[in-house]
Amino acid sequence: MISVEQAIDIVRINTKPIAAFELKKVKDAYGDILFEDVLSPINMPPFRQSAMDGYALHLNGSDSYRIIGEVKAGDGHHPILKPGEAIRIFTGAPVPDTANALVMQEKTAVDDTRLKLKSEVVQNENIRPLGEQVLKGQTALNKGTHLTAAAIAFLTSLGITDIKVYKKPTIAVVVTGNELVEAGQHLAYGQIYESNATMLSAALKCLEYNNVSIHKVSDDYKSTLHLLNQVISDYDVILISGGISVGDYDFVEKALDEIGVEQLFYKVNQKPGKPLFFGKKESKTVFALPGNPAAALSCFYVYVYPALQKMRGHLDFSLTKAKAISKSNFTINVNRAQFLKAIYTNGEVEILDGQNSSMLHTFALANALAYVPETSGSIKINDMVEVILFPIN
Ligand SMILES: Nc1nc2c(c(=O)[nH]1)N[C@H]1C(S)=C(S)[C@@H](COP(=O)(O)OP(=O)(O)OC[C@H]3O[C@@H](n4cnc5c(N)ncnc54)[C@H](O)[C@@H]3O)O[C@H]1N2
Ligand code: MOO
Repeated sequence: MISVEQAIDIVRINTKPIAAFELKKVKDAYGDILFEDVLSPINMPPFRQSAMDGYALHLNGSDSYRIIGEVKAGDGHHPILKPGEAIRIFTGAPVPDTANALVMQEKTAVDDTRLKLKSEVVQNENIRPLGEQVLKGQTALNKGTHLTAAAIAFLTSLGITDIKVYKKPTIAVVVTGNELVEAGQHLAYGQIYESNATMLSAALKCLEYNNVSIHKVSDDYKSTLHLLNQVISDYDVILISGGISVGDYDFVEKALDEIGVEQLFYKVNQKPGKPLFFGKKESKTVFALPGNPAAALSCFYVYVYPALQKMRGHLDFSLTKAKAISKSNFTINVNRAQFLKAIYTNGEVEILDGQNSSMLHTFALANALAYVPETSGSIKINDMVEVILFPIN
């Protein structure tokens, strides 16, 4: 059985950004990823710009200047200042080329057209140089940039309206199990409410996948084979839940093999999530997650999330980790790496009671997984522990 570290490496090596783009309006591209470098069509700022309300000066070494005019934001005129002359100017206004300093009004005294400096003025201070942020033709944002509110605003400030962004991979979720009943329906003895499809769709919604296709299949080989064949031909990424262990009614591995999905790993030395499967068929990526809900979500965070982020073109697809001091004792008596549902606050971590791989309750209270490698033993209060912060909430 491979280790967690090997499994993470195998996922990373076998996923790559999707080679397809779509054209988007910048204003509609929040959360998307740039498919190519974007060059600036203008200098930003497009002119030397005042950063203060005050006076622009043509320095002459003295503290006294003659005020010859005014420029406010939006003005298009361009007064010429001789040494010893000043103009009234306002924040955002274009600074004439002949002005080489700008003083804020609080540091001046004015008597009619005469300006007196109350303190020393440094050359070019309070003047934003032409193209200070980016010059025309330079790269404004690199391929792989995540389009946050700031990135969208920056592109818009350059006058850019249309961009190429990575297409998102299409995703199908398949849940398996005879026992599964939809919430809201009557629960007969032996049945449970289906929650993994809802959980994975919610997690995917956080990653802006709003059109995930959900499928359900009973524990029957032929139906499993048929459905998996269909979704593998129709979608880029297939997330399967359940039916991946070794029971007589676990058909997922056999069906994937029959369909020709190359098994890149099956079973990881971890708790929860031991029977995790990862495979590929040409460009299609398949994760078979354990049916136990907390195991499925743990595997989603640790393996599926980074893979999806990488496929979507994100440059940084790693998980956010921190070191924390344990506030709990926790006995580990199996030789498997552990992902423990935990609450991380300000450098400390509380490992929750109830780590069973079916326990969504504990997961719902947690905000992190404490990671204990397979070589470490039990955890004692004040031990330093690595935590993985939930990438989405
Ligand atoms: N003999 C062995 N038995 C098991 C092993 C093993 O190594 N040898 N591994 C155990 C581990 S660890 C796990 S994890 C589970 C994984 O089993 P499956 O992935 O085949 O999942 P199922 O058996 O289908 O379901 C497990 C559990 O989860 C519930 N479930 C399934 N799907 C859903 C859903 N969509 N929503 C809510 N709950 C779901 C299901 O009812 C079961 O209770 O195997 C162990 N067995
Ligand atoms: O690998 Mo399982 O998730 O421990 O029950």
